[in-house]
Amino acid sequence: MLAVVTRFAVATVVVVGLVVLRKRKLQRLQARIIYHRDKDLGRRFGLDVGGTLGKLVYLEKADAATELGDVHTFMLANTSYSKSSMRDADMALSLPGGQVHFVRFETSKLEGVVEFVRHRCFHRDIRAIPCTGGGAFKFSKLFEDHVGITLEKCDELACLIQGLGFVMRHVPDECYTFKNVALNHQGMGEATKTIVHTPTSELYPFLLVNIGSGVSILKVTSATEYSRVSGTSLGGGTYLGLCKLLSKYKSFDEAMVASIAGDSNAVDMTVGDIYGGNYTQFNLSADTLASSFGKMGTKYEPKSGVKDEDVARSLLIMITTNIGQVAYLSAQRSDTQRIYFCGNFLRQNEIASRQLAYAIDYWSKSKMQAQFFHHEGFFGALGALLTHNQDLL
Ligand SMILES: Nc1ncnc2c1ncn2[C@@H]1O[C@H](COP(=O)(O)OP(=O)(O)O)[C@@H](O)[C@H]1O
Ligand SMILES: CC(C)(COP(=O)(O)O)[C@@H](O)C(=O)NCCC(=O)O
Repeated sequence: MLAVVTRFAVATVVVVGLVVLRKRKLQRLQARIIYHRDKDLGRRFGLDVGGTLGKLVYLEKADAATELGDVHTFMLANTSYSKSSMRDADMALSLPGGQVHFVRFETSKLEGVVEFVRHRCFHRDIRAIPCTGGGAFKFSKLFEDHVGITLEKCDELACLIQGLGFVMRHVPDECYTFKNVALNHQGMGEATKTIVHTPTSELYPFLLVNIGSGVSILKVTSATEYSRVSGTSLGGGTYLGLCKLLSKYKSFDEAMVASIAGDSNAVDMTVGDIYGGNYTQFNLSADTLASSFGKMGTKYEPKSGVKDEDVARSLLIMITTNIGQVAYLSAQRSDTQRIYFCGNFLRQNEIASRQLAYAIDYWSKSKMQAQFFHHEGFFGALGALLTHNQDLL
């Protein structure tokens, strides 16, 4: 009898124990789901991983600033861990729903960034991140395997348009142009940088030229309608690649500084070099660029008397002049008067934007205008962020 009672008691304890344990496990599971739902920080990010640069934007909500404390730490640590110039603190946007921050890193360092996220365990709060650009495809396995984060693929041109529209609506002084484009072919002159406000009723259609590693050219007909009308493989990647190949400069920022001091006439052939003066019959003045790098072809020892900064300047003018001409021809073909230029090639690159403004004015005989943006390189990442933050729209 005692044995039966004992067995019954033990069985009861075991069953009750199992029920309690199961309940606790369920509670833990529920808590975990709620924790993740509340702390799914991935929805606060937008990522754009291109051929050369990764762009990350993140939203710091006004009502939940503390929750993002870790992520702020990550951003600060991560940006100093790559390069100080990668942080665009001054570009942060203050919106009614919170602050949007911008960070840039080299795509070649992406594995390091993933390792950093894993090391610091930030991935525990992030299940998925909306991501655009080729890297959304190329690196999705890397993110899954190393940190269990899913990259939600978003189309890069759709994100570009979405981000561009957002900035045009919410940032009053975002667009600028150069008035009185009295430049010469070297991008020198007195043209004044001027903020432009275009009413939405006059905005469409326009041409959007995105100068990233390569160049995509879109005709935009409304806030959501666009088509890709052209492209060229001679873009920002070409400039950076040739600079690294032909000069001592190892980074875009170094090349930018050097190109300010450089003299492209040491390298390029002008109409004057060929004609000894103007080519009056076709209204080509002596200082018109006739052949980029042309002088180098005529020298036995091309590098003698040429400085690295001249090479950097000449490359900049060569790439920009070509993009300007392709953009002009595309605008003509697409029947658009205004051409917007974006992409990180134009980041802190006033020589290039002035040169583009000049090229569009020159080719169109002042009928078309080039415009630029202060957040030129972040539209794709912003568009990705907006996929989960429609309330910001
Ligand atoms: N810090 C930088 N490092 C490398 N390239 C830069 C940097 N800043 C600007 N660039 C320029 O921006 C280009 C990449 O532009 P981006 O719009 O980010 O294109 P992608 O999405 O193809 O990477 C580079 O090819 C280079 O010309
Ligand atoms: C393939 C790309 C859309 C990728 O975008 P990116 O990373 O260069 O910003 C772009 O490089 C491009 O449009 N290249 C030119 C391709 C063409 O000849 O049309």
